[in-house]
Amino acid sequence: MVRCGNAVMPWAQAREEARRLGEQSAWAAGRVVALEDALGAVLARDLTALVGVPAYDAAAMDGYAVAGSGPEWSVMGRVLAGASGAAGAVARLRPGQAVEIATGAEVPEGTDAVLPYESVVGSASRRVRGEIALGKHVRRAGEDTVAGDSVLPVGTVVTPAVVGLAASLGHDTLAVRRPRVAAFVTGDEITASGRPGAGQVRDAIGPMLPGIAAWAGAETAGAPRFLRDGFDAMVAALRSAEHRGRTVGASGSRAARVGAAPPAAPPAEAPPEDGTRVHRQEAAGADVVVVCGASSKGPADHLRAALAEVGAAIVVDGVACRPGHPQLLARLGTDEEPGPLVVGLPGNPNAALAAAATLLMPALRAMAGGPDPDPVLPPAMQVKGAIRPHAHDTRLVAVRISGGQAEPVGFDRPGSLRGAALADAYAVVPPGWSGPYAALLWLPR
Ligand SMILES: Nc1nc2c(c(=O)[nH]1)N[C@H]1C(S)=C(S)[C@@H](COP(=O)(O)OP(=O)(O)OC[C@H]3O[C@@H](n4cnc5c(N)ncnc54)[C@H](O)[C@@H]3O)O[C@H]1N2
Ligand code: MOO
Repeated sequence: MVRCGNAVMPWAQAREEARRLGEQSAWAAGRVVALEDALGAVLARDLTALVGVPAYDAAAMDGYAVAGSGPEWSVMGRVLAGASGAAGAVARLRPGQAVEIATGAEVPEGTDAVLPYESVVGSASRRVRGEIALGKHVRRAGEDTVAGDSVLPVGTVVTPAVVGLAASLGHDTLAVRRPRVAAFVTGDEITASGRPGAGQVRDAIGPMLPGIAAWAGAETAGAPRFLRDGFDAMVAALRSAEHRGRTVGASGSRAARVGAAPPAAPPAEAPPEDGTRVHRQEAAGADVVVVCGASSKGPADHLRAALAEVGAAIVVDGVACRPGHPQLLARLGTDEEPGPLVVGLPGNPNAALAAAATLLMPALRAMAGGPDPDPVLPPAMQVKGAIRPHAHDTRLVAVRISGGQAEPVGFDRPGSLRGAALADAYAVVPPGWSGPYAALLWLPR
């Protein structure tokens, strides 16, 4: 990528651009997911009660459901929670009557209070005595929540309590913001598995993407698609990803889109309705398309030309950072019908990770609607040892945090993930930096 230092975008500005574009594109990142998959995401729409809480008039204590003010009642039977309910045993109490009842069980019609066992002052065969306050220890249907109530607003972070609440309100799924990432891995030399043969290189970027996506509140849809080098293959791949607004049926782990303003374009193929996990990545319907490699200016690097061919808007074209400077950010589609974002990651794996931290993660996190998990903090961490800054570019240096200091781990050339695998964070070293304090960018865990 032949660019002079000041033609590319400064690193911090590139991160901001990515966040801004992610926020703009967030409308379509809503999906319906199984309750257990929603944790940590934010609600894409208000949570409403499908049932009231309590759903029926229920005993709040173990004891006797009683009708009338007493102080003595005839015991007509026994009702346990989950049994056939009050209707099965004694549908209706008349004044002076009672049923023995378990906490949570539906009380018979006519119940005025529950007399807890501890408040029973005397009992003979099929009779109980005690003092009650009318209405006491009966949870009335809907007294907490009425069916149809809106209980949590859009944007709420899904915590364990939110998951539990949703379950108690009758939901099996939740609409959350969960951007989906599809990936194209380019390069004739790239192999997907096993030991690479002569002249081959094992894909090291595709396997990082699910973890990177999850760290940013997103998901990948199965394995990446491998592309042969070539302009036509790249154009065809981008075209297959152009349409974003597909809605699929909610079933199992399959997420259904719940965007507010989906573009009109129909999907090219019908989604499977069998509820199985999608193993092959489907670029159509993705919110972000990651292209690995082909970002530079070599004879096989067709990404920019292909983006121009499909009419994409390139927002960031090169970033003043090392490693990772040929990275780019673009948007497919048009202003009227916006398509997915495209993030071009350099082929060198550590450059790809640095670029993901620069453009991909901020964009995904903004789409996901949560706080930036990785805000660029003020330069607060002291760097142990010497780091040489770059003259024009921000350096991202793999560091381990120990003893309150950031210690470079080495092995962090563009082609090597060994340093990043040993590290906790990248130290952000701006051009001309003289130390000793640096900001940190946490690596996905
Ligand atoms: N004339 C110039 N050449 C290069 C420049 C430049 O500014 N001018 N920049 C260099 C930098 S920096 C990087 S980074 C790379 C980026 O290259 P590409 O994104 O075009 O990627 P490739 O050329 O396809 O591959 C580069 C390198 O990475 C290996 N690779 C590719 N994909 C993967 C993968 N999925 N997993 C593991 N390794 C991968 C590939 O085999 C190459 O060794 O450009 C420089 N050149
Ligand atoms: O993006 Mo390249 O170093 O910066 O390998």
